[in-house]
Amino acid sequence: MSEATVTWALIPIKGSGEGKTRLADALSESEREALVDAMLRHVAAAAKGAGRIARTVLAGPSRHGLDADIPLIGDSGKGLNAALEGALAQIAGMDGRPDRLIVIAADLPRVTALDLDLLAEAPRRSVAIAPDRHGTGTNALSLPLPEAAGFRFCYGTDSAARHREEAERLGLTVETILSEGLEKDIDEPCDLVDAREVYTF
Ligand SMILES: Nc1nc2c(ncn2[C@@H]2O[C@H](COP(=O)(O)OP(=O)(O)OP(=O)(O)O)[C@@H](O)[C@H]2O)c(=O)[nH]1
Ligand SMILES: O=C(O)[C@H](O)COP(=O)(O)O
Repeated sequence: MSEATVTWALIPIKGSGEGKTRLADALSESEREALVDAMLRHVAAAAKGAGRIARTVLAGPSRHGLDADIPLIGDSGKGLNAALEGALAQIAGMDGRPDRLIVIAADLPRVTALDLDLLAEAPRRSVAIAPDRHGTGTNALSLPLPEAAGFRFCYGTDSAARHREEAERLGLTVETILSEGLEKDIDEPCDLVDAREVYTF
């Protein structure tokens, strides 16, 4: 029988009032902030509800009113990839570090605990990638530790393909996880229809 894997979730989030700028033409500033906070609460609740996730950690400049039982790792202010690299280094270096870390975008209003458990169940030497609805962006990444401690995050254009290459560079196999909850991030005004799960317009 294999040993049980300890999995943590890591949710990156921009500072209050800084997120979802591409929705500025569709929502007022206060509506945008309310949506960002509602989506973050939803994703954090899904992570807490996932049977295979032992702990949830936030990476960013502020906790957006989330419970104090979710630790906050600060952000260097140098963008998403730098923020995640810093958080990964900190987590991978901890005593009692997890065996797997799932990085989840905070803008997934339809994600479920079961979706996150699927990411947690990736085989030992495997990186699991959940692409966005276009198949090009990355909405979640499941990294084995310590094997992926040196993972270089490649958020930006074509990040799903670039994250696959990064996993291969580290000699790890790649699994693609497809589910409605993981695919539907909220980037553009046309995506807002999928946000009704957590926010009423
Ligand atoms: N800590 C941290 N999180 C970030 C940073 N940039 C993006 N994120 C988070 O990463 C996730 C994916 O980012 P995007 O989907 O591009 O969201 P966004 O940056 O709020 O959206 P736009 O402003 O419209 O580009 C969201 O949870 C963001 O809050 C950053 O510099 N630091
Ligand atoms: O690489 C990505 O997936 C983006 O940087 C973050 O995703 P977005 O398409 O949700 O902004």
